[in-house]
This record gives sequence, structure tokens and C-alpha cells, in this order.
Amino acid sequence: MADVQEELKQLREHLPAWVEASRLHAAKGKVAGYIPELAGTPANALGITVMDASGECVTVGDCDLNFTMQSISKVFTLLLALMDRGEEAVFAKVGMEPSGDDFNSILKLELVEPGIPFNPLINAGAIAVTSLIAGSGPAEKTKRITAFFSRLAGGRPLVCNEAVYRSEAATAYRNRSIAYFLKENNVLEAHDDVEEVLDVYFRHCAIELTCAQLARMALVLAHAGRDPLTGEALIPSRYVQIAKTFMVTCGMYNASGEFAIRAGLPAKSGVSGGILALVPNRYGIGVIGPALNRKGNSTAGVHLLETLSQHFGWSLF
Ligand SMILES: NC(=O)CC[C@H](N)C(=O)O
Repeated sequence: MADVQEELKQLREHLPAWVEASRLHAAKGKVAGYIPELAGTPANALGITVMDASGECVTVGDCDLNFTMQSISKVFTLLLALMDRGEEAVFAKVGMEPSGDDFNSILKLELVEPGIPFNPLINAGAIAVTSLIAGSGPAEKTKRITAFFSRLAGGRPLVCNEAVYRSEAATAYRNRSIAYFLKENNVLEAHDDVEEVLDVYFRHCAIELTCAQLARMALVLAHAGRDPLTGEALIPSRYVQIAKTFMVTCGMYNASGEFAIRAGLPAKSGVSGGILALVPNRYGIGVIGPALNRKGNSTAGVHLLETLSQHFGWSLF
């Protein structure tokens, strides 16, 4: 690997052309329509921020676009749940394996014993993890999640996009089915009100940010839980190790193997078209490209990350 200054120089030079080349791949994808409020997002948009440990950024494309975290939030609710409850309690409720199914699948909850979700980065697992966040009720849990995310994103308070939240909450028949099934399987416990758990889940999925804020969150993970800009230890390194491992094995859903082969970086995507990725000890990366492939990942965003990783030899493997 070249040194950081050399890589940043090359990024400044080549990234605009790489973004335009990857943008062409947006035509192969489709903006998520099952959350009605997301359907109006510009399909052709593509933006990226790469941030180094000193906070220096290379930002190209449609980075002014605010977008909701959606499934990217699952990495950070997992981290908060681990900090609140510890490993043993969390992994009593979710497994550690890729599911091999779509992110919103309910299938294995009935087929496999015990009926706990396969991992925390699919919807079923993330809903279970959300139930573990400490707090006296949904409002306090949401407040703690938002404060934690905001701190990782650099300090400016992040807010929930109310329109996206309402749109998802009003139409989430599948997630509701999953959550009630989790209750039936005792993954959600007697004291867990299913609708309250779902409400916290929809709200953290609808937290809105920019590529630069996403890159900053990724940067903390790239530095084992310490914010390199402030020196503050924000997350225990063991939990970051767990989260990064899940990002490699399950972060791009049922395309995680392919992404590991082509890019070889810990990453997490969301149905808004956002992708968080990181190069350990080097960069935090935030990408937005709303058109998705069949597996729910940004077509242009995936292409762009693969291009960068292959050019710079960033693969971990
Ligand atoms: N893949 C995703 O980003 C899924 C998140 C979305 N809020 C859902 O539960 O369906």
C-alpha cells in the first residue's frame, strides 16, 4: 500500500473520473420503493467522502445529499447494545452467521432451532438488538441511540427524518411480522412491547446524515473505537472487532461474499443507497448512490468501492 499522502493525492486526481464511471452503473439498479418516502430519491446520484485520521477529506459527487442510515444503523445499535449489555446477553438473542437469505427474510425464524435471528445485521437480528438497548422506554432508548450516533459522527446532533420514519412505520408489514414472530419465539421478552421495539427500530433507521458524517463514523471503527480527531475512546476495541467481522461476513447482506472477494473491506449498506466502509487504520468512507441491485446494495456505490479497493490494493485478504 502507498502511504496516505500519496493515496490522497491520487484520490484527488482520479476520484472524479471513477465516480462518473461508477455512476453509469446506477442505470442497472432501482431506488427502493417499499418505503414510499424513499421512492423519490434521485436514482442517478452518487457521492463519496474518504476521510483520513487527521480529518482530511476527499469528497466527490453528490455529497450534499442527506440520506437516512437505514440498515447502516444496525452496526451502531449492535455496538451500543454490546456496551449496554455485554457479549453474552447480546448473543443469547442473535447468532453470528450469515443467513444466506434476503435482509428482510422471515424464513429461518421458523425453520431453525432455536428461533433466534442468524445475525444482527439482517432485519430480524437488528430488531432483536434494538430491544436490548438500555432505557426506560422507547423515547429514552431513541435518545440514547441518537446521542451515540451523533457523537461518532463528529458531535453535531443527528436527527430522524420524520417523513421517512412515518412512511416506513405505516407500511412495515414484513418487519411487523418478523417482530411478532420474535416475540412468539421469546427473542423479544415478556417485558418487550413489540410496537415500541419497532418504533425505536424505525426511528434509528431514519436517522439522517451526509457522506462526510458517515465517513467520520467509519473512521472511528477504522481506529478500533477511538476517534482519531479527538483522541477519545468511544467504543471498546473488542466490540469494534465484532462489528467489523459482521460487516465482512454479513454487511452487504447476501452479497457479502462477493463484496469480500472484489473489495475485501468491512462495509455496511442500507436501502437508502448509503454504504459505510473502512480501510483499517487509514480511512473512513461514506458513499451514497440510491439505485439498488436485487440484493439491496447500491449498484454504483458497490462499483465505486470495488474500483478504489482494487486500485489501491486495500483488500484485507
Ligand atoms: N436494508 C435496509 O436498509 C433495511 C432497513 C429498513 N428500515 C427495513 O427495515 O426494511
